[in-house]
Amino acid sequence: MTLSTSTKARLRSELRARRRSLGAAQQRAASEAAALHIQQLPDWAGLQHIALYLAADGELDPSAIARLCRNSGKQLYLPRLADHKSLQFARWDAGSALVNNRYRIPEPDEGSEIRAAVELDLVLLPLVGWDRDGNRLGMGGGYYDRALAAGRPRWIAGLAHSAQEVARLPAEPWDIKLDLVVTEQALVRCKRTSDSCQASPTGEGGTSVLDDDAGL
Ligand SMILES: Nc1nc2c(c(=O)[nH]1)N(C=O)[C@@H](CNc1ccc(C(=O)N[C@@H](CCC(=O)O)C(=O)O)cc1)CN2
Ligand SMILES: Nc1ncnc2c1ncn2[C@@H]1O[C@H](COP(=O)(O)OP(=O)(O)OP(=O)(O)O)[C@@H](O)[C@H]1O
Repeated sequence: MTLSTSTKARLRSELRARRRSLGAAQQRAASEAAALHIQQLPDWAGLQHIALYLAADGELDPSAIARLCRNSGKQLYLPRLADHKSLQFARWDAGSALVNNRYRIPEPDEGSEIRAAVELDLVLLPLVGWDRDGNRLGMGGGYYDRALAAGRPRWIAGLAHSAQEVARLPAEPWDIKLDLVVTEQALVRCKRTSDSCQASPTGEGGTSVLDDDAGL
């Protein structure tokens, strides 16, 4: 299935408006709740190198996850815009110097240590929209798709409000599928239809990661 460019743009704009409409208290609560849910990953304690992002535009704020990670000695990385509309994952220590990129999102400055996606244990992506088959809608630049095309980290997880879920997103050939989505409500294990997992006939998708022992 494919969506026309204008249909995709409309969907993106509607979902962005939806996440921007959430209030500050709701955003804070969502951030804390997501930090609880992410610890349900069965190998959470062993995940050491984790990329996340600095929230903008109503995105689910990973700052409670960042705090949790720092408190348990995990190493954090932020996306940094790279050539050819790709991203690098740059080390983010407490107190690292950050500079605004062209979208006015702060990122680690030049000279910060870079780690390839395959060397990361978990990449948390900001989502505009998501479905339970692991399809995602991003900001439309293809940045994460390019950055993750060279090799997958152990886990690719979307972070998004439950209000950003859509029944079914089209899978484009270049799209990188999500293993998981973490929302304020749950940790959802995605059914990766193109990777041999079957979509459920009812169209209902993911299960709680704790209910699913396959591949974990
Ligand atoms: N928090 C966060 N950091 C991120 C991303 C993201 O989606 N969220 N990215 C994920 O790729 C990368 C940056 N990509 C982005 C792509 C488009 C826009 C954006 O706001 N576009 C505006 C136009 C802004 C302009 O041109 O000045 C828009 O579409 O309205 C922002 C970031 C890296 N860092
Ligand atoms: N691996 C890739 N190599 C070259 N071009 C790519 C690649 N991945 C995506 N693109 C291009 O990027 C453009 C944007 O893709 P798409 O609309 O799927 O963005 P998105 O997934 O919403 O954004 P993002 O990945 O930044 O969150 C498309 O025109 C697509 O052709």
